[in-house]
Amino acid sequence: ESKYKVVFVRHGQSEWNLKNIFTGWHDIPLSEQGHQEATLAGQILKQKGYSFDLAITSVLQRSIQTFNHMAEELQIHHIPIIKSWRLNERHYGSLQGLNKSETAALHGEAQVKIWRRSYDVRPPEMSIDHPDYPGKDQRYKHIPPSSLPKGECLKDTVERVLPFWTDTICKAIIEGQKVIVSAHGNSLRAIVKYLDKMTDEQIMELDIPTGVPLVYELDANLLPVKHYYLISQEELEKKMQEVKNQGKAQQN
Ligand SMILES: Cc1ccc(S(=O)(=O)Nc2cc3c(c(O)c2O)C(=O)c2ccccc2C3=O)cc1
Repeated sequence: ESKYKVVFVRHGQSEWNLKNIFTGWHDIPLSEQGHQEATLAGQILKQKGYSFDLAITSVLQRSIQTFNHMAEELQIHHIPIIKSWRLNERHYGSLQGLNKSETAALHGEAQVKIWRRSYDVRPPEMSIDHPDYPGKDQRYKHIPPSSLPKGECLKDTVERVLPFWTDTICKAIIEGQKVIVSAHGNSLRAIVKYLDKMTDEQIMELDIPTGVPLVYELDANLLPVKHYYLISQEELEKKMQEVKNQGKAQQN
C-alpha cells in the first residue's frame, strides 16, 4: 500500500543541449523550448490536482527555472525551496564546454567509446584554470575541496546524490511534506537506480524524459510501490524518442 508520493521532473532543454555540448555544472539557462517544457509540466501537475509543500532543486539555474515555471502554473511560489549542489548534473571535468567533434579530436573515438559505455570511468579532471572550475565559484565555497567534483563517472554522481536523497528528501517525505524535485538527467538516474535497485548497466540504458513529471509512490518504509509518468502513452513515446535524439551524452 503506498503511503507517500514524491514527484521528480528532469529540467527541459538548455542552449547547450541544442548544440550537443557537454554541459555538466556549467550554469546555462533553459532554451525557449526548455521553458515551454517546464510550463507544460506545471500544467499537467495542476490538471491532475497535484500540489506541494517543498521544492528541491540543484544550484544550477536550469533546474531552478524549471521549478519556477511549475510554481507559476501551480501558484505555489510561496513554498520553501532547498537548493543543493548534490542534485547538480554529473560533472564532465575538462570535457565541459566541448562538443562532439572537439571531444573526439582531443581524446579519440576509442576513448569516447569507453566513456560512453562505462559506469565507473571518469573524464579528465577540470584544471584550475578552466573558467568553470568549481573551486572558484562562490556557490560551492562551503564544500570541502576534497568533496568538490572536478570530473565524475556516473558512479561518483550516484555516490554524492544518494546521501542527499536519504538525509534530506526522505526526511521531508517522512515528515509528511509533499515534495517536488526538479533536477538533471544523471542526478535523477542516481535516485531511480537506488529506488528500483537497478544494475550499473540498466541505469546507463535509462533515459528520463525532460519536462515530464515522474511520480513515485512509496510505502511506509519509503520503498517504491509503483512509479509512472504523468503523460499519455503516445506523448511519452514521442518524448522518449526526442530525449534519445537530443545529443546522446547525458549532459543535461
Ligand atoms: C557532447 C557530445 C559528445 C559526444 C557524443 S557521442 O555521440 O559520442 N555519444 C556519447 C559520448 C559520451 C557519452 C555518452 O553518453 C554518449 O552518448 C558519455 O556519457 C560520456 C561520459 C563521460 C565522458 C565522455 C562521454 C562521452 O563522450 C554526444 C555528445
